[in-house]
Amino acid sequence: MDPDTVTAEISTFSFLYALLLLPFLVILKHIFLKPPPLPPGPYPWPIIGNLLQMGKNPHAKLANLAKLHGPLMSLRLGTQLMVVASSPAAAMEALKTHDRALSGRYISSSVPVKNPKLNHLSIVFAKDCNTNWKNLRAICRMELFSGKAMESQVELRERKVTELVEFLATKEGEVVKVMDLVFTTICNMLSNKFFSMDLCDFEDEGRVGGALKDLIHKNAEFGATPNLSDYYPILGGLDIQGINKKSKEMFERIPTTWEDILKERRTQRSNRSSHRDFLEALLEIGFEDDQINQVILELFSAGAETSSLTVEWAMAELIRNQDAMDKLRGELRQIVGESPVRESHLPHLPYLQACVKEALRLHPPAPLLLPHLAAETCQVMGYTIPKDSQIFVNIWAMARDPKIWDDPLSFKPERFLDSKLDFKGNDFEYIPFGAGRRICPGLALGGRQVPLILATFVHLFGWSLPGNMDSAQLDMEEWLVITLRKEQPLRLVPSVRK
Ligand code: HEM
Repeated sequence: MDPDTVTAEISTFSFLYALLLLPFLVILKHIFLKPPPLPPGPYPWPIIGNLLQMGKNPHAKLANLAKLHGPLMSLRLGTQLMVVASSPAAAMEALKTHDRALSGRYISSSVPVKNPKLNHLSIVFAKDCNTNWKNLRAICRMELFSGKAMESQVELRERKVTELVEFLATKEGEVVKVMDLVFTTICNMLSNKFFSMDLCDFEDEGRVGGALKDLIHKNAEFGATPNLSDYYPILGGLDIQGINKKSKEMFERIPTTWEDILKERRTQRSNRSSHRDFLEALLEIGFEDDQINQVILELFSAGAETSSLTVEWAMAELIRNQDAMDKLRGELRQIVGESPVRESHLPHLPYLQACVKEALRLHPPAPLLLPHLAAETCQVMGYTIPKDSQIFVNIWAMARDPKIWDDPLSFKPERFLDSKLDFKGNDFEYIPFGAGRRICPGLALGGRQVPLILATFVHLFGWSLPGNMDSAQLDMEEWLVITLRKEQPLRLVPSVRK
């Protein structure tokens, strides 16, 4: 037989064999190479899924559900799949092993992403870790958070704390709201670094300061409110809760908050003095107004409330735990003596650092971190996390887990004294600033301004609860709503310590 004919017959046979085998191969692939299932979770009801199981304090609800369903759990909120990591191992998988796939940002429909530029203007709302996001983080690191930048702001932070002390001295015997005082101080630390001026005032809300506080509070409130448009995109246009409309109005108000400063700076740039603040640095790079507005709003929003809440919680815990308060005062007396607390004292105050760490453990300002987004499908701990799932890490649940912490619900700063645990994103049982690519870029600043203000409060003032309220009435459970405890801020009465 002609060799060409033989070859042609063999090819035809092979083709026919392959054709016959194909269905078997497909069946085998389905049996043996089936993608792993979704992480376990509570039964999702038709249409609503697990929405009814969420409620007001989702971190607490999710902590309870994780006890039943395990450290990697999935829930369905309407059409949206949510995956929650609630153990150090699961957190490490999400934020380290699969950091690249899971470090997108889930953006609620209340954020007006219709602005197509937002993905390229924003750090917090950058949907992926794109080049602009990297550049923005690098600019912030260089101008604000590097060792050198932090050192150049020491005098500014200490000056703002001195003003806080002077104000508090005039309030002796009166009831003050701790959160408001700290918030004003931190806002002014930031606004001086950004614009070389105060934007907030302790007494008078002022035009800019009042509007800015309102903007920051609203920003957090919208972020924390579950939005039905996220779970049923089909309802997006209806905006049943009105959140999208209010949020859009809020974003439009941003420019008016500091537009005069920006306008003036642009017109007077040629005769600026040698003083270079953050705004000047952004103008030098050639940033447009909308870029400047977005980055500054995000830094105010992410930096002011988180740090103020941490000081407020630490003060509340110290009032309830007088032993810890006495120990902290003893340390301050010994190391700082009669003088005001300076940043140079901070590395020599281990008990103070332990109090801040313990406040951040029990009361992390972002108990579920910020929502991440799965940029691609990946397999984690034997389960599939589909692309576009919303990813949360429940650090609040981890902080209350008796398998991780001894006596987890008690405020015991001592637990950090002989421990190397730190919040820099390497110890996954303790990540109040997050970990991986999306770790908080303001960690170094937060880690300085919080202990400085707390130490000043404790060193220079005595504190009592108003009227005949006693510390047992500081009901911590009532305070679970971490963002914006407007209804129940901590009120205390200062007295100058002799
Ligand atoms: C006690 C103080 C603070 C705490 C506990 C804190 C915590 C956090 C957490 C948990 C995240 C989310 C991480 C994630 O997505 O996984 C975050 C993000 C962020 N924080 Fe902080 N933060 C604090 C202070 C600050 C300060 C002082 C600034 C700046 C002035 C700041 C700026 C930011 C920004 C811009 C992001 C978004 C990062 C990104 O998406 O890439 N934070 N922070």
